[in-house]
Amino acid sequence: MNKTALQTVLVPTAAMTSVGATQASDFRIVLARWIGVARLWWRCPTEKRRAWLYTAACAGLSLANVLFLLYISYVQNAFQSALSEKDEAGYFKAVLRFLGIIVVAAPFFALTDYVDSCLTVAWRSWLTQHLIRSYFAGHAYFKLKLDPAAIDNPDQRICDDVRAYTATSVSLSITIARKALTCVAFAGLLWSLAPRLAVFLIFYAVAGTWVTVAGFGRRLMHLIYSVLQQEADLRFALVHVRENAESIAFYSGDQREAELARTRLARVIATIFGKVRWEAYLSLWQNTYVYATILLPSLLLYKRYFAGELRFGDLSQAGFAFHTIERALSFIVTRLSDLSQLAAQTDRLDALLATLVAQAEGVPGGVVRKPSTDGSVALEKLTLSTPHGEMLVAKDLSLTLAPGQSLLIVGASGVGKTSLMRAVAGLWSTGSGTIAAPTDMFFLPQRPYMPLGTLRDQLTFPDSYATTAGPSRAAASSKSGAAADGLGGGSSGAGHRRRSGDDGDSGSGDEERGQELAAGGSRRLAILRGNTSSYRRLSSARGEARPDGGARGMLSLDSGGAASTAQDAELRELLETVCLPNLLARVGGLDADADWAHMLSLGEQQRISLARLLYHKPAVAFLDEATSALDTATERALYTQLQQHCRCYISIAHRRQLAAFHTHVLEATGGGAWVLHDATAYLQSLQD
Ligand SMILES: Nc1ncnc2c1ncn2[C@@H]1O[C@H](COP(=O)(O)OP(=O)(O)OP(=O)(O)O)[C@@H](O)[C@H]1O
Repeated sequence: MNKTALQTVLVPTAAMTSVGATQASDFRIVLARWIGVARLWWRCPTEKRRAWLYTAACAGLSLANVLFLLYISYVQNAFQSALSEKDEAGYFKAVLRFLGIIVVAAPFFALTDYVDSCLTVAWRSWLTQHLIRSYFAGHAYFKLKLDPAAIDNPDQRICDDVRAYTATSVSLSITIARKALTCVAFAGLLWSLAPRLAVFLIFYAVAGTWVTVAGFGRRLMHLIYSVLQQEADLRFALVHVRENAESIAFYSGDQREAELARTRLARVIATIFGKVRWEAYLSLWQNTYVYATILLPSLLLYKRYFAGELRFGDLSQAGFAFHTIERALSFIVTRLSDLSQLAAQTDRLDALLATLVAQAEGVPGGVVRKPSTDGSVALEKLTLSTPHGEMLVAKDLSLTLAPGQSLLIVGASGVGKTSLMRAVAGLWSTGSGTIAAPTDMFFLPQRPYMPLGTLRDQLTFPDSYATTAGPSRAAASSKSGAAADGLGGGSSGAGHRRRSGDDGDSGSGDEERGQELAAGGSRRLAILRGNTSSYRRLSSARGEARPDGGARGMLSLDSGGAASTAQDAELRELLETVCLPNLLARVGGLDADADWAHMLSLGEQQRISLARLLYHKPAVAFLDEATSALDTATERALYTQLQQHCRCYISIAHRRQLAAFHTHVLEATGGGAWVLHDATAYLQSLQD
């Protein structure tokens, strides 16, 4: 998705000027924000027809609902009047009409609920996908982390807040619409029976609403906001432990991590207790308000009834109309908790959208990146700082690396070697100058990344799911891709290179992959092979059930006819190239599925990453301490392969002897200064 398009669909509201978690304290602002977030779906070119169709269906059914209710009140009047007047024929006539209502009403109400639910699910699906696209567009997920104060727990906002926001919005909107129609429908009836009662009711509802909003509204909204934030913080602490389980266990950090989780839990509970206390006060007020109205109709009408001006049925129908309108007008009084919840969720989603817009706009006047036409990497007068300008990484640095050349970046720890790579990748842009580089680049970051999936996925990442395996996967992916297209269109354009050359729509590829992974992998048949017994024991010891019938951990999977594909042969060969000849046999095949980040040693993960690089054959490769965990012999073997397969590469390393595998060396001397050496001369100087 290009930047302008992203901005067009993302900007939720004109009122949205502040970025970050503000406390929604003004109902007008909250309403403007709610409309801003909601209208994204109703204005989306590919979705608006569906959105409006659902809306029209819900509105039509709501209107029919109210007319039903009005009709029922007349039947009830006839029913009760017949009873009080001992009119047997009238009584049975009313009973028959009631039975008729039941026959029509049951399917009608079921249909109403069904359409309401469909609207909720369709809206949630689109909004979640829209946020996911924006979250992955232009590495926004990474940039959000650069300023943790800007937005907390975006994942919770995308999953939980969207779910609750759409469900509560639909339910409250439909309720408000029905209540408004009810007011109109019953106002004439009540006015014709008891005008004084109608006037009194309006004053009563206005006063009750004012007391509720002024006394409870802001405080509850603030408490609900805090609960959402603190619950997300607690969940994040536990996820963090899961992600770093081994390190914590080595440190025996159990106690400290448990304390942190307990502290966060205590904070959530304290806030929840505060919320519960205020909800109890609110409930006390609501009950007083509601019960006070029970006697009112009869108190105001009893004289006319005893004077014979009204029949018993009229009295009861006036009471019914009074209570129906009173419930409609007291909507804010009785649903304040839901409204406060919705306000807090609206605020969180609005802030996330605003931050994503800010990310898409980028920082004006930063480092300029442009594609190079001749395959070279050229830095021109590059001045680079850390994102908030605390440290100068490079000052007026200029250099050109042509195809066929290679560069080793060396320097003290923390001097800014990785930062330079971040700038070339477009992750950092604080500063000035120009970076020209081919679009076909591949980066191996310092910490190897092992995606969720099979061994094949590790080797082909970030290829789309459909291109990495046999026909069943491709079919499933194209199905889910079609579903995704139907739900929103567009793509994030995250920009990862694809070996198959389909990098024009990487966003939808991510969607396909996400949906396919979510489908639980039922497409594959798990056959445990004999040589994977240790992993099998591990899996069964964990005893975690998987949706595809297997167990989490190491699995060997039969890939059917795909076993003999050219890709399989290539991947097997690559594993040998990176000195992992036994891995396939050990894990049980390319389609073995495991928690690779925890199952493989750091050196093995680095070798897998190198195989990934060789598989993609990029024009330029960047390796950030990509062989730091390997022994010298393996490192040298891998660099020899790199020299043969990659025309241009840039490495960062602390082992200066690696200069032997490069044509040039760039040395950081501190304070933003860099010195360029010829590699042979540099090696010579090391020996002197
Ligand atoms: N997101 C960030 N915000 C602010 N400063 C950062 C950020 N990331 C890194 N830094 C700082 O920028 C400096 C350069 O970091 P960088 O990762 O480039 O160092 P390096 O030379 O690669 O170090 P090492 O050899 O230890 O990997 C460090 O002082 C680091 O603390």
